[in-house]
Amino acid sequence: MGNICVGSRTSNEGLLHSISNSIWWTRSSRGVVPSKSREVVSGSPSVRKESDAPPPVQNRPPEQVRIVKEEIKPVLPTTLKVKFKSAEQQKQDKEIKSTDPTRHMEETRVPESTRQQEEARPVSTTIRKEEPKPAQPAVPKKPHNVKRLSSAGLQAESVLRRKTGHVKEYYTLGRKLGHGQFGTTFLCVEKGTGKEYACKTIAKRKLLTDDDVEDVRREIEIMHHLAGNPNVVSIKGAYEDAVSVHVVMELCAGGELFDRIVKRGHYTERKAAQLARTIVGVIEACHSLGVMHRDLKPENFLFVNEEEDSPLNAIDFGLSVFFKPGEIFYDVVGSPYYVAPEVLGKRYGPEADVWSAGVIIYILLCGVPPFWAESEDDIFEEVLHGDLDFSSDPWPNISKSAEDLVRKMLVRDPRKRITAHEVLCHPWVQVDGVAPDKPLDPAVLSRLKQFFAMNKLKKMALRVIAEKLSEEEIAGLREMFKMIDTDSSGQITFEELKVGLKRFGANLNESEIYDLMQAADVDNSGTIDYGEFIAATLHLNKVDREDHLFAAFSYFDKDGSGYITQDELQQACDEFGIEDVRLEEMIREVDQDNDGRIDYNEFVAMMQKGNADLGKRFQKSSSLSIGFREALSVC
Ligand SMILES: Nc1ncnc2c1ncn2[C@@H]1O[C@H](COP(=O)(O)OP(=O)(O)OP(=O)(O)O)[C@@H](O)[C@H]1O
Ligand SMILES: [Ca+2]
Ligand SMILES: [Ca+2]
Ligand SMILES: [Ca+2]
Repeated sequence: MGNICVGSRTSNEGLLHSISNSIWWTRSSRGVVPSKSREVVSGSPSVRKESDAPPPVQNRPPEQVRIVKEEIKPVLPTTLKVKFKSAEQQKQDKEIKSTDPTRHMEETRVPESTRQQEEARPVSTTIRKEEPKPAQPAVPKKPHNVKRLSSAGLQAESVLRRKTGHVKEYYTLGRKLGHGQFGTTFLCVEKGTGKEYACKTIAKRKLLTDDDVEDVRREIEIMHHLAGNPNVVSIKGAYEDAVSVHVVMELCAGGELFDRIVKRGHYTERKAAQLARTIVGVIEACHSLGVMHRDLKPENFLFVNEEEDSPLNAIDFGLSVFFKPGEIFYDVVGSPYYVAPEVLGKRYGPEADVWSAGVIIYILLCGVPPFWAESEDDIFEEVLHGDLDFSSDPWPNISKSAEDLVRKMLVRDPRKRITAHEVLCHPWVQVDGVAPDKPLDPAVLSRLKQFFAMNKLKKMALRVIAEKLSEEEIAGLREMFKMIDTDSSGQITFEELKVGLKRFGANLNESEIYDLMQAADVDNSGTIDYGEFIAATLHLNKVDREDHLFAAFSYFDKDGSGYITQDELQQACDEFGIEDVRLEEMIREVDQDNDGRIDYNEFVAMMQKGNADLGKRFQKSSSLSIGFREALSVC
């Protein structure tokens, strides 16, 4: 992603040296650079070598060169992505014996994509996909078809594994907004509402391997899983036709964070702290949902609008993965300047995201990357062993507090690195000195708490809605279910829930866990089955969809009279295996006009009511068992 965003790609290699007030990226003199900056650049070393290499800021040209500001568009060296062989593949790769990660990267480097070849790249580029060896030798007669045959995306029955309508039935596609390695993003307008969205169209022929297909699937699943976070681009829907997959999402019309940094040179501390809060907030939220981003960089954050104080959204989850607490990852993915040292060491977990955010914050503050070099290998060397420069301009004018935070984020030992939550508590990042009181609950826990406080009708309705959701919408929750259901019995027992929540970092006593268990176990079977789990941990933004609400209402309103009556509710409770129901009470809670039955408006009001704050109530009550027993005893 982000490949098209950065103005002229005039340089064939090397990094852009100087542009605006304080972004001074070095670049080789091969590029078309206005003479003034070129003079300066030519004096700087073209390739930095290990310890004798000066940090990039020291290469900054003197004042007068700043006039190149308007003349050169920067080529921030951030468009490179690497993805290397998995540990298993590596083991099989007998000839590779080197323990030097950068060397391995070199060896596993794959050819550049066509587009990357078309465009001049700032440094040698490694792409995230391994080019598969063609399955069959090309048949010369019909090259067109041969290409198709070799693409896993086209071979796949269906990338989304479900039939969808055609995107053009629902949306009018407009101008191109940008493109990345796999996708081209278009403006699109929803036919029914006239609302604008962004549609990322991924050509299936570009999905060469099964892994590529799986990556697209997972990207969509993760977008659904993170839905509801205000700083994550929200997915509207996914469509598939014979040639492409289309992901319709919220339009972010304000451009990339990358471009704004470039335009300004660097941010003020105040503004940088605000952005840092958003970026690290996204990381904390991802981690609480069991997702590691793995490719955090300024091009992967888009502003929603052109305004100075526009909200900022994370967009590209193409390299993100689900992780279990404690799980170790071995595959090297990311973008060179932002990649954490332990990723290069092929042994890492979610802490790597905090490192990348540390790199972003460093850049926000001073305009240059902390680990800098002209070749990829040298960048990796810097990431692994380079010193941090906090002495060159503008660092002497940056607060010690900002420096302190960046240092703590760029600690090489991931175990000693500050966590996302600790970053949010750091005085430099806090709003008016106020820290968030406690780490974000693991999503499973906060959603269970929210579910706890719902009445049984709402719980049943959520179950009905859960069953209507597509596989990709609930894939993230399925992953979480699998993590907690350790013996894969399909049922979460009390013990499993206890251990699972603890692994996710929750600190609850037995009776609290018991309450959550009871709340989710709608049929009182003593365990939480998959359906119960999904209903209980569903993000409530899924509930807001009219079609879902109507389907759920219709489920209860068996005779289609427009009202849910006591009899009908009894029938639904029977179907859900819910016994000892106090039907009258259940209806009374929702029945605003006191006619003893529930109409559609009352039903919708119940579904939407308190979705935002029920969970908080649970958190605030010191003795939650008391405050919420009432809620539980509704039925
Ligand atoms: N929601 C959006 N609103 C506006 N523009 C967008 C949106 N999503 C993506 N874009 C534009 O499309 C470009 C490509 O998107 P994205 O990075 O997701 O594609 P990609 O093919 O996955 O890229 P990559 O090469 O990193 O894999 C972005 O750089 C951005 O300019
Ligand atoms: Ca159960
Ligand atoms: Ca009815
Ligand atoms: Ca009523």
